[in-house]
Amino acid sequence: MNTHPTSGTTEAYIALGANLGDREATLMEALARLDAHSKIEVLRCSRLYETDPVGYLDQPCFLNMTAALRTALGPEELLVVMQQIELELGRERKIRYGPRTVDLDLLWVEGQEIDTPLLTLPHPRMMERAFVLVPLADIVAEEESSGLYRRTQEALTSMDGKEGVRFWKICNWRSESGLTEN
Ligand SMILES: Nc1ncnc2c1ncn2[C@@H]1O[C@H](COP(=O)(O)OP(=O)(O)OP(=O)(O)O)[C@@H](O)[C@H]1O
Ligand SMILES: Nc1nc2c(c(=O)[nH]1)N=C(CO)CN2
Repeated sequence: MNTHPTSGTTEAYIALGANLGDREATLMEALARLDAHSKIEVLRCSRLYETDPVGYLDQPCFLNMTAALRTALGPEELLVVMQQIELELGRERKIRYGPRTVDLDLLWVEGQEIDTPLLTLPHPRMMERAFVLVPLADIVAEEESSGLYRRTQEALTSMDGKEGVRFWKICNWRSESGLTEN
């Protein structure tokens, strides 16, 4: 059993996507591997959504979701862990915006604005993507103080609806690990 961090930590939000193989199993495995890390705790998960592909259209539908993490890692270290998990789960980088067994994007980290070649925070495309915003709205608390809740709601309202994003099912990976459902 993992000893989860409680102090000296920050909250972070990530987006998960998959459109090859057993999409749900891969997303659940990615969450389990993040939570198994000694410096990462998965706090909350959104529902799962099936979404039409954006950017590169000739590919299968995605499953998308988001998760809130608490971590003792810095943002760059967290991104490295996420990329390692992508590799372990069979992610190959072939086509930009193309099909993938799993994609883990770092959306937002408490108190962090970064713009380097390796990492941009907040994620530069998150506010344009209904497949990110709809699941993000499931888990960002209204009382969250950084303005992320307000910006998520405003971006969703200014979009032409939530076309191409369909509720698929409740995420239940935590029922096995003993954590509570969102
Ligand atoms: N916030 C971020 N989250 C994830 N990767 C980022 C972020 N900012 C910069 N990057 C960089 O983007 C590079 C490409 O990432 P990736 O292959 O996941 O892109 P993509 O999923 O095809 O497109 P997109 O970034 O639009 O979702 C990574 O190597 C990473 O260094
Ligand atoms: N529906 C959907 N479309 C995408 C996705 C994704 O996760 N969902 N990811 C992409 C690359 O980041 C490109 N297009």
